[in-house]
Amino acid sequence: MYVRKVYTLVFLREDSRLLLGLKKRGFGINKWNGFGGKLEPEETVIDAAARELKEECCINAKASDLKHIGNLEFTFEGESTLMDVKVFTSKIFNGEPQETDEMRPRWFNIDALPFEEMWPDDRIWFPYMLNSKLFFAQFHYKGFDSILKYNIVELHSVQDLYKNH
Ligand SMILES: Nc1ncnc2c1[nH]c(=O)n2[C@H]1C[C@H](O)[C@@H](COP(=O)(O)OP(=O)(O)OP(=O)(O)O)O1
Repeated sequence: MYVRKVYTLVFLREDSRLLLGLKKRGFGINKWNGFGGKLEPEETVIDAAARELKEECCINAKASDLKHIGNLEFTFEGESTLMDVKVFTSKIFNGEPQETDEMRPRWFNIDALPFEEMWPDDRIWFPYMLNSKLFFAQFHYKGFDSILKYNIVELHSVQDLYKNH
């Protein structure tokens, strides 16, 4: 039995570019990723997604402009935590990305994403996100670098994102 912890993860898209941030501290340090984190008490997932985006790179996006595109579940050999990551994308936002204590933002062309410096699972599910396909994926890791097994499926409606568990 796993203890589920919910996280948010937001990616902003502008034409053929994707905004990533280099994590400067904590879990995932020195990896490029989207912007997100844990929920605060009583906070909804969508509000947490907008808040983390603002806190980590100073961009404002309305919760209603964030599109829920996928769910990721991460488990780790020998550990009881299940990380339940809700992935959002948006093309509608305000402001210029700015470096914060947590993240150094940078726009990347989607044909030149820095996968060598990202989580290993990203190569597997990014194609779904970049092609606007809804998805559900599960990854079982040994440590933080080695994927022992995974499963990924395309979903066909937003409602399916809420049927996984
Ligand atoms: N394997 C993998 N692939 C893609 N994205 C992620 C992972 N593991 C992850 O944790 N993530 C994402 C999920 C979250 O968006 C962040 C991790 O959040 P974290 O920085 O721990 O949460 P915060 O609430 O911001 O943390 P503190 O502010 O308390 O440091 O990475």
